[in-house]
Amino acid sequence: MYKPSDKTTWNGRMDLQDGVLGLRWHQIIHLLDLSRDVPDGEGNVVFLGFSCDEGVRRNQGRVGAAAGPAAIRKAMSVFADHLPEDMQLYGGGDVICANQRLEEAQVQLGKKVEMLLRKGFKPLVLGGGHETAYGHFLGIQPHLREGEQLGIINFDAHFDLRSYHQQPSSGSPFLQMAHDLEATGKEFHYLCLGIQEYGNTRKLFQTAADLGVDFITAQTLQLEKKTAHLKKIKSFLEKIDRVYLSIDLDVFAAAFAPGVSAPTALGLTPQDVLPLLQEIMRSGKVLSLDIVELNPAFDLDQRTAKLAASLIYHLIKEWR
Ligand SMILES: N=CN[C@@H](CCC(=O)O)C(=O)O
Ligand SMILES: [Mn+2]
Ligand SMILES: [Mn+2]
Repeated sequence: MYKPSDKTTWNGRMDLQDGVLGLRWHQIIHLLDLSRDVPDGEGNVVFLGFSCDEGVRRNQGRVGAAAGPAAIRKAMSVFADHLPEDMQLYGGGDVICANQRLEEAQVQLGKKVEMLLRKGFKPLVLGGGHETAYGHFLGIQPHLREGEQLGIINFDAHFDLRSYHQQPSSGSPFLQMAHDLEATGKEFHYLCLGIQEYGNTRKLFQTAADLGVDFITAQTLQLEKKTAHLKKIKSFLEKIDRVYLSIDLDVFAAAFAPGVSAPTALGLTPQDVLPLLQEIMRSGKVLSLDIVELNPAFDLDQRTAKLAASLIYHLIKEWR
């Protein structure tokens, strides 16, 4: 169910003749085995894979996202190192969903995230289908202090608020969170950015309305001024204390993100999304972050994997 990080998952081109000036991420990353005691995180980012697409299978989607973490790591491995000296990167290995045991894998992911937060790391979870989000949340929830309000921000073409009455899936994580928060007397603050009307039934819009979900459609994000969206994001950030940020790669147009379980023809461009993400990262409230739904089986020239990796590259620089 868990595989520690090892050198074979972080490798690539080397420019040895250039010494330290030629270093790339695979040469500077610290590899961790999260089944053993880990050092103090000191506010550094740790990558943790969730190799799972059982939620996608249950949600009638195209499976393949279990190979997502390895593909994002491969794309990140060759990044030139421009990190500030006081910033370290850690590879935390993968939690693996075996034999369709999604619920157990989500609990394992939650335990690892909870431990990393307790140790002072900034967890960056590499999905996996969007069922990654519920496991991730299981590790965030115990970390919230008394009275702290959690804001959940999801960049996604979909609400992922489906009923999980029969079984949880990649389509249900945010409804699961809403119910868990309610059970502990906490409010559900959920902002969804990039929603496609045609990708969400009336039932899903009704669930979103019943739960008081805030959202901006992809079309509104594209047509209206960025300042208005930033204002909405800022006012959401003002009413909460901590943020759990989730990025579903299907929020992007299929031209940029073909390698996802459910591609979006009229999705957003990376240029639409990056400034909004950067604003959120700069808030100082982001506790934990994931990037999900990469399906390398449908990717073209690693386009989607490279997009995921490039977003990570820019976001960790802004993560306060
Ligand atoms: N994470 C899943 N999201 C979508 C999938 C939609 C589709 O398969 O078309 C959902 O359940 O709504
Ligand atoms: Mn999703
Ligand atoms: Mn989606």
